[in-house]
Amino acid sequence: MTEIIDGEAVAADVRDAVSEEVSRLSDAGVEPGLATVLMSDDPASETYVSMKQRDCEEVGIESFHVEIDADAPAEELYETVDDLNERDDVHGVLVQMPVPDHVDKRTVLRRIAPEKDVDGFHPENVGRLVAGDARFKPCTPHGVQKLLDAYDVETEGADAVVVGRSDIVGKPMANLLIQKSPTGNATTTVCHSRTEDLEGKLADADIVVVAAGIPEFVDGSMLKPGATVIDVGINRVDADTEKGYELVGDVDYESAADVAGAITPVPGGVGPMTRAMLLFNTVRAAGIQHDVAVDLD
Ligand SMILES: NC(=O)C1=CN([C@@H]2O[C@H](COP(=O)(O)OP(=O)(O)OC[C@H]3O[C@@H](n4cnc5c(N)ncnc54)[C@H](OP(=O)(O)O)[C@@H]3O)[C@@H](O)[C@H]2O)C=CC1
Ligand SMILES: Nc1nc(=O)c2c([nH]1)NC[C@@H]1CN(c3ccc(C(=O)N[C@@H](CCC(=O)O)C(=O)O)cc3)C=[N+]21
Repeated sequence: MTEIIDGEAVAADVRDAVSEEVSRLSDAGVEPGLATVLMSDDPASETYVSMKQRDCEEVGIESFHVEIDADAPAEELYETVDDLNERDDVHGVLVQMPVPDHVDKRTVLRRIAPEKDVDGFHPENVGRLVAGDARFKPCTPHGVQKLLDAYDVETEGADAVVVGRSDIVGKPMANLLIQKSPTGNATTTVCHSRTEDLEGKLADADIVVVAAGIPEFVDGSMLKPGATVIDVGINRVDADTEKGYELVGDVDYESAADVAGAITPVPGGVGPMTRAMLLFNTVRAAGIQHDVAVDLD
């Protein structure tokens, strides 16, 4: 029987743990706060940001939101980040990606104070992750790691394939999988658009994480029977639904579920975990900034 990995359920557990730590911080006089910044008219980005605000409310994190016109000068975004870095009531700063083309993404990521960088995208935090001394693990890979742990998927000694090498998913995912720790220790192959023999790599993989941004890119015929399949992809494809689209992953769910040992659905798989780990990082950030111990790992 294929196990369906329930991201909503695991995310709810993470939120419960976060809520408890929010109360403890509050007892110590600290009210954790997260600021989201949106510089985009993209409807998907708007949806994600409003979901993040709702999540904050649920666990008792104060949320602040700044919206910047997509055609405003880049300086406006940089200065907004500077202001949020200065505020004592803001412990985490997240600039929703992608930013418009006239904004330099690297400048944005470097401008966020590393101790408020709850996405974990600042070079200092990337460096710490790679060095095995992570402060903020990037939310999506961290969420995947939690899912694997919650479902007792053995990473130690496993052959893992990550499809995609983006800075926000593929690269940090591979880094976590190779880490010398019980939740790592996988032998990890990272595939991308120049990979010659993706099928050959996938055929041997015990754990497959797909983050390619291509709807239903990986199907069941490419998988090793019993493999654990983590579908990070979220694609809006036109469909005759109320919203005019439906969400599909980067994995062809039907055929993959026939072959896999365990699989994440879309929606309800990795997405809710990404949001839960953002709350987790925000509480950690508040703890670090106020020197209060936070019991989350
Ligand atoms: N569930 C969640 O919480 C999140 C979901 N997402 C979703 O995950 C997906 C990936 O996001 P992201 O990492 O930001 O995407 P990017 O577009 O930044 O990266 C896609 C990666 O896939 C690789 N790729 C593209 N085509 C192929 C191919 N034919 N074979 C192998 N690899 C290929 C690219 O290779 P190359 O580097 O050579 O171009 C690139 O490394 C998207 O669907 C996104 O919406 C993203 C973040 C969070
Ligand atoms: N600075 C930054 N940090 C990010 O973490 C970040 C980002 N920019 N830009 C875009 C990607 C994408 N991302 C998602 C988060 C949650 C869901 C999510 O909750 N998905 C729900 C469904 C959502 C829906 O209904 O549309 C699910 O899969 O069940 C999806 C995608 C975070 N990202």
